[in-house]
Amino acid sequence: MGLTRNGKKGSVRRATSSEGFGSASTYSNTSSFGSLADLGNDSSVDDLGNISVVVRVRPLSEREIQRNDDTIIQVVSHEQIMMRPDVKPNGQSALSGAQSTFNQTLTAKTFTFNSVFDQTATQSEMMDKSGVGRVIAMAMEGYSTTVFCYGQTGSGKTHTLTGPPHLDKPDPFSEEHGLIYRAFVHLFDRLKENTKSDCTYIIKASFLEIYNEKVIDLLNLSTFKKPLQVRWSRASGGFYVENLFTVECEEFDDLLAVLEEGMRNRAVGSHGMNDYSSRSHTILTVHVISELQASEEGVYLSRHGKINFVDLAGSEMTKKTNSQGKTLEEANNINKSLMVLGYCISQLSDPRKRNGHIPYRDSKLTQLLSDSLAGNGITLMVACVSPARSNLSETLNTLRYAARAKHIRNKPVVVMDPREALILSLKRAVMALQEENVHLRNLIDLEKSTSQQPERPLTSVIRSANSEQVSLTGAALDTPRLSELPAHEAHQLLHSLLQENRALRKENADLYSLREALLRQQEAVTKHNERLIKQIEVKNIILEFITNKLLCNFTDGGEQRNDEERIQRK
Ligand SMILES: Nc1ncnc2c1ncn2[C@@H]1O[C@H](COP(=O)(O)OP(=O)(O)OP(=O)(O)O)[C@@H](O)[C@H]1O
Repeated sequence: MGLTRNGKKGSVRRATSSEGFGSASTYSNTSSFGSLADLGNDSSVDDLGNISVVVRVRPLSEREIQRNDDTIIQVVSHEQIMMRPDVKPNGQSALSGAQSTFNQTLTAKTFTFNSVFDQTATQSEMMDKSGVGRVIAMAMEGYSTTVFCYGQTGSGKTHTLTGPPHLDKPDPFSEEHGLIYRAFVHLFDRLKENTKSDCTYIIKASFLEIYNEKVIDLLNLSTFKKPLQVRWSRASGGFYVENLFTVECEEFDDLLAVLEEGMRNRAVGSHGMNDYSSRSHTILTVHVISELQASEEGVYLSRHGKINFVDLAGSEMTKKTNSQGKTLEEANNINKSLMVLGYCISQLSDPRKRNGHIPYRDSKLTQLLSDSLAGNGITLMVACVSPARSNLSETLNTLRYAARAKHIRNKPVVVMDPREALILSLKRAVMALQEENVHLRNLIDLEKSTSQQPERPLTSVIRSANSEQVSLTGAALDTPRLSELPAHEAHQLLHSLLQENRALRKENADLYSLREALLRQQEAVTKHNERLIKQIEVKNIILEFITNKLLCNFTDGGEQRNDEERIQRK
């Protein structure tokens, strides 16, 4: 690819492997708090669903340290996080003297997630333990996947996804690279491992932002003036962005160029809580299209997986961020779209409401995330929080949303329409062949019984083959919908059907030749019979002639004897 904009090629550099990304070290827990007994519990341990939720706690910022802000977050285990606003660093109770209305906010709370990362977690630990590897593997299998970062402004979302702001000209071996860069490295490593298989992959990427409810293509500057439209596709049953520029990426560098170009063009501003605050939501989509040769006859299966990397703008209390003018308008739009997102998440997490109306259309963000939240995808939510007491209510809100998101249940499917169609057509062909097979065998049995010929070796061979053959199709027809089958099972089914189809075709061809042979034999026997009948007829005629002759002779002889007797008597 040559990604160009304004005649310039995107700045690219090469990183061929995951060198420099060391293996993860162990988690560490800060245990500056007292006993864990008698704590409120907002969520329970849940089985790993299609939406997994991890939490990352960033370190206290310079501003927070200067303000003497204290830490109210404790990572209890790899899966549990606890808020202890009721205890001050000196061990005193924060409740003493506090107004009773605040007491509820000040009680300790524990939350359980798929993973929890404390302030010391490195970028490489995030990559290795958050589940991004699973997301990439699923995208390569053909699933639609999403990694999105959620949290208040300044909580570390952009840091987690792309790294710190000064990583504009990234060193390929920097420890500070975020999940996106590491995911690219991981993806290309996996693709290289796959070069020996029959599967070929095509990688494409697009990068958009939602700024003040307008969709802008970060790889196409003209859309800054003329934003893109979000449309509903009846065919795919989801929302899509019309005319979004999608770049084919043959190499790692091409994908990196897309990331760098988009990061340069996205809206960033400064406010009281973050010097490099994202003023828009961004969605970087990596499409992983795979083609697998399914049969020697040149049948190809294509699967369309994708990974959406979503960097949400952070919710902000405009009083705290001192937002004014343009920044205030941005903050209002950000808060509004996040409110709609929060509402959709809470509806979807409630089993009584998830099948009702979900207001995706109330914001561009929820329209474009609808598939990740409730559709057929697999989603990893990274909730980012600040450990500071001054951000108590924002952190509590984030953890509550994250806990709700964990209860959402969706149904992942491989996007494989052409394959499904192929499987169905193969099943139909197998059924037709089986019917033909039964019909042929009946015909042969009939012919055999009429010709009364001894069973020939070919018949017995086919007989034994038939009795040993197990029909896969019959079983397959009873299976649940193909779309519900895991990819590898669908693959197996397809291969079995192809095999069974080939075996049936061969068997039917053998049956046809056997039938031909039997017909020929029958014809020969009939001809032979006809010849015999003719011979018998000829012999009958001769016999009749001889008999007549004999009779005549006998009659003539009798008359002669009578005459002689008469003469003798005379
Ligand atoms: N885990 C971390 N380790 C070190 N520094 C961090 C970490 N997380 C965030 N930071 C720093 O905190 C600051 C704010 O982080 P970042 O810009 O990623 O927040 P954000 O959630 O994306 O904010 P916004 O919503 O305003 O865009 C940055 O300077 C970032 O480098």
